[in-house]
Amino acid sequence: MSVFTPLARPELETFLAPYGLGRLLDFQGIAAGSENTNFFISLEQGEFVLTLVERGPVQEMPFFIELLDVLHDANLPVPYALRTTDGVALRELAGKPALLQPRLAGKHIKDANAQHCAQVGELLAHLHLATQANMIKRKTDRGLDWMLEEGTQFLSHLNAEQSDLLQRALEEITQQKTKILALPRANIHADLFRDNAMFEGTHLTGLIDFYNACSGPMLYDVAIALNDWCSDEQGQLDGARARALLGAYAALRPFTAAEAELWPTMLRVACVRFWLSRLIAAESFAGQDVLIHDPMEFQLRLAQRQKVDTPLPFAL
Ligand SMILES: Nc1ncnc2c1ncn2[C@@H]1O[C@H](COP(=O)(O)OP(=O)(O)O)[C@@H](O)[C@H]1O
Ligand SMILES: N[C@@H](CCOP(=O)(O)O)C(=O)O
Repeated sequence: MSVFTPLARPELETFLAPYGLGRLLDFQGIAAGSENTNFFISLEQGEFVLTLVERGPVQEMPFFIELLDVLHDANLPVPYALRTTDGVALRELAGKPALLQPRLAGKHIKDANAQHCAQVGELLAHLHLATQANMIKRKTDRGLDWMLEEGTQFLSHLNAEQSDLLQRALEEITQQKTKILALPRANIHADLFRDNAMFEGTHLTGLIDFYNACSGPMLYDVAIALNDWCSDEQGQLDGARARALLGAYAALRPFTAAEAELWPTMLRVACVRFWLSRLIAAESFAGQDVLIHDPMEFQLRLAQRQKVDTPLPFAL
């Protein structure tokens, strides 16, 4: 399980007191998640999630706090950093940056249908529209240059079939990089997988885990989401789910001609991003008690995306 930093009740009580939310009733480490330590926290005044930031861009916490405030103010269903009675959002616990957020209702779904996908498309468009005009700049640490650098290094760790597939994708990224970076931008979630959305039945109750969020091409966010929400076991896109997600998104933010042209490329780029991060995690955390996602899933998806039969809904 991924509780990297266990906590004892007395230190938690001391940490939670300045929020003025009543006594600590219960707390529980959350096994899901692979980056940070999370706890469900029951206080007299409600249910919360405590996050201790373990890895990644710790110095950029103010960006995440500001972005979630913007999205919360736009009435989007996202967690956000609660303030202590003195107005402090970012705190420290056990030597780690720590945030307390409201706990969103619902649970993750494994088997998505077209109705789930339509809601994901709709919420993703709202997220982009809420930030497009006043985007908060943050360069991702897993962008195209990272893919080219890490991917090139990883080629020698792969078998012939895998390295051909990756090599071809890296060449495409090199060729299309300028065009990709010129696509319309906003703040993007950049990790909208099924395990980062909460549902009650078919109602989407919220998005979590914004620690990959950045400024970037909106189409990249759509491709990341679609690759997870609309793929079958063999990595193939399910047409009905894909059309539902894309149609709901485009109804709020129509795609541009440049986005339609780069769509198949973007689906492949989004596969490379997660294939590589999973390969790296599998090597770095081998044998440790950390949740590791299967890299093969993205190898299959990338292989299937060599041909894309679901075009972007785009009207001239
Ligand atoms: N605000 C929240 N409301 C409800 N559940 C949450 C919230 N934040 C995290 N969780 C739960 O904690 C789990 C791990 O959180 P996540 O942010 O995905 O961790 P990680 O950054 O380590 O991948 C989620 O799968 C979800 O069940
Ligand atoms: N959703 C991702 C995990 C998060 O990506 P990371 O780069 O922050 O580790 C996946 O399923 O691989």
